Amino acid sequence: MAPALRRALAVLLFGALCGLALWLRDLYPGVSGVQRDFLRLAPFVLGGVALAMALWFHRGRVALALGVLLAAYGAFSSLSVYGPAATVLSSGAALLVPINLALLGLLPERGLWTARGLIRLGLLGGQAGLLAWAVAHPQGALGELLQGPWTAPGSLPGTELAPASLGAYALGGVVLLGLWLYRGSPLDGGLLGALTATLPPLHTGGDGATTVVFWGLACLLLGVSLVQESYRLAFVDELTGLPGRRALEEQLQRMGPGVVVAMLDVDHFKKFNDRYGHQVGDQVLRKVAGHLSRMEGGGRAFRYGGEEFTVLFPGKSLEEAAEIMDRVRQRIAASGFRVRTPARSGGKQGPDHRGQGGGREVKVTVSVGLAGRGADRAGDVLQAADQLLYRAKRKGRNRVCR
Ligand SMILES: Nc1nc2c(ncn2[C@@H]2O[C@H](COP(=O)(O)OP(=O)(O)OP(=O)(O)O)[C@@H](O)[C@H]2O)c(=O)[nH]1
Repeated sequence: MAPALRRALAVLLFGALCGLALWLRDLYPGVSGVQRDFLRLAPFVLGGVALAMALWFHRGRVALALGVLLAAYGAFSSLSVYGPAATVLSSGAALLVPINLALLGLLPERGLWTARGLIRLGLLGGQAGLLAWAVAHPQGALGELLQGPWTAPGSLPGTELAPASLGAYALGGVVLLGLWLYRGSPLDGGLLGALTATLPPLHTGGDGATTVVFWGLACLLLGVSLVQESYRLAFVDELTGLPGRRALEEQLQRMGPGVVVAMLDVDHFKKFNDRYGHQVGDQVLRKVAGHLSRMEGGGRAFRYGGEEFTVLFPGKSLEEAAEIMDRVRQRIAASGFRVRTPARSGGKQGPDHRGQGGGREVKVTVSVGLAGRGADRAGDVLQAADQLLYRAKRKGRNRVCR
């Protein structure tokens, strides 16, 4: 699925879940007291399940984000009496939630039970401790600060959000939106969705129904993004962004032996790697993958492994697929590849030729084996295409053999 379409679907899903949340919020006043007590637990249950999943999948950032959400929900749902302590608690939580969610979006994944993960956990625990101290001493310096006109709710017309919290939400929203658009990771989308979902209860001043429903939605969104991320890790190749081998095998099972299959291999890739370094080799793979993902004629490209790619052509004849693949081959050979200078490519060069080739235009070519129809099993078509690929190599490379 194209990234733009995936993002559009995610926005639609988010809109539908917000609509559902509003509908549930309107039902809330009609439920009995016992049912309400039960519903108040829903965000803890949803967040707890998502937290267990995050720990199971070693997603430290999501685990910490869920910890932030659950602690903040605990704080907001415990606010029953108004007074200085309640103001300090809600002002502090309304500032810390957007700041921490944005920071967790920016930080690289390091797990939770690692030195860095534990440092992050410690810093969040420290924030919670500081806020608890300010709540216990609302007349202290921090308590007074959190009750000031910039931080306390109710100082802006039309909203219960304080100016500082509004600013933190705007900044956090821009950061997470930028990350989501740039990286396209479901976890960035989940953090952005969670941040957005926590806005309505803060804006309305946290009536019971809005608090329960939207904090529950925030936890749910992080849980869904975890499932999506796990799917992506299993099926999408990290380096090239193309679907990986597991996705190819599933597609082949579904399509059966009638499908035309192309196996493509970058020529002399080892020499290229040895000469310019592994990082430049990776750039070459990304470039070839870029050509394959923009391919006309309905060809679906996969990274088979290493420097090999597979393209499936459902519904195409061998002749049609051969024409398409030959055009792709020519485009790759004609486009050339500019080896970036060591500074731009990160400076990690091949062991024997450090720094060679900076800014130089080099030629990248590919060989292709193409087979289809006539085999008994889809796996046989793949094998036949692989043999034809080696024929293309033997015949001198930079060609399509079928
Ligand atoms: N940079 C980079 N190199 C990789 C990756 N996966 C495999 N390789 C390298 O790809 C090279 C494959 O080399 P060979 O299979 O010998 O083939 P070749 O040099 O492409 O030569 P021909 O196929 O005969 O044209 C090896 O050096 C691997 O280390 C990767 O993800 N990134």
